[in-house]
Amino acid sequence: MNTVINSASKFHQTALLRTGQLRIQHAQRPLIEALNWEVSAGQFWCVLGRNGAGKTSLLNVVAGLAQPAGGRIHLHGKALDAITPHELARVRGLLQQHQIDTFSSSVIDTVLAGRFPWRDSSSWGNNEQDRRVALAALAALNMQQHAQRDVLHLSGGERQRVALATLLTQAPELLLLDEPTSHQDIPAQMTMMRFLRTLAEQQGKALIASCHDINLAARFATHALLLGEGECWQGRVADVLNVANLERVFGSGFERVETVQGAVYLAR
Ligand SMILES: Nc1ncnc2c1ncn2[C@@H]1O[C@H](COP(=O)(O)OP(=O)(O)OP(=O)(O)O)[C@@H](O)[C@H]1O
Repeated sequence: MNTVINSASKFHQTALLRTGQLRIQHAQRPLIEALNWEVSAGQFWCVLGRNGAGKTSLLNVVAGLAQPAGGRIHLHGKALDAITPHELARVRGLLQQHQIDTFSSSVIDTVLAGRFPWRDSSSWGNNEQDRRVALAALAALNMQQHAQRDVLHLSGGERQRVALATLLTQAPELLLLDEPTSHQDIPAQMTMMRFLRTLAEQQGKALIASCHDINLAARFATHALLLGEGECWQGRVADVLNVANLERVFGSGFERVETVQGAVYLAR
């Protein structure tokens, strides 16, 4: 089943990302089948599903870093495989689940790497405008005071925020985020999700984040894609996240509790 309940964005009527009959599989095991999906500017999608459901695989395929088993992916109406890597880097960016650093680098130099798609010469990293963009990204994530530190010495949560600052510095229209809150403590998770929502609502970015926290998704995302076994549900969060769908996807009981912050879902 592939239930579509999309709402128009206030930013663009046409989809930034469109998939048609998208199929993803690994070693003959189908993960996603016949996914018809549209993501527009101003939308913040959370992708939810059990471990191994295919969330990371989907992000990698949409990013153009892995091949689908079938179907079509278009960005701004153009087939993904017809877009040059340079052009692609200006349209979409990926925050990976894990950051692996193998040598020392300052935080500011690491974040400046995000400017690479926008530079046309070997002066990369020396431009004052680039530094301003990188420092603003660090400030947005409350990391500006760490600009001169070595990335090898950061905590997991700090390193994840530096990676997001690098993505903000890259400034793509579509941000693909693989578990962006996985290393954040509870207050930092709230700050992060609120910030991501702001990117969609106020800057017109399109965001797709894989997420294990149903309640963070329910509270901050505008849309959800729920990946089940051979079926998925998609649409506005309020239409997709409900006890029946969650029980079907996760295979355990859920209770919906109304709070002043909205509905929360408790696993039983
Ligand atoms: N390169 C690969 N080769 C073979 N199988 C793979 C490969 N990458 C992922 N898989 C398998 O595909 C399935 C989906 O993996 P994926 O990482 O996309 O799931 P996920 O939903 O992101 O999981 P999690 O919630 O645990 O992060 C898993 O069973 C995984 O073992």
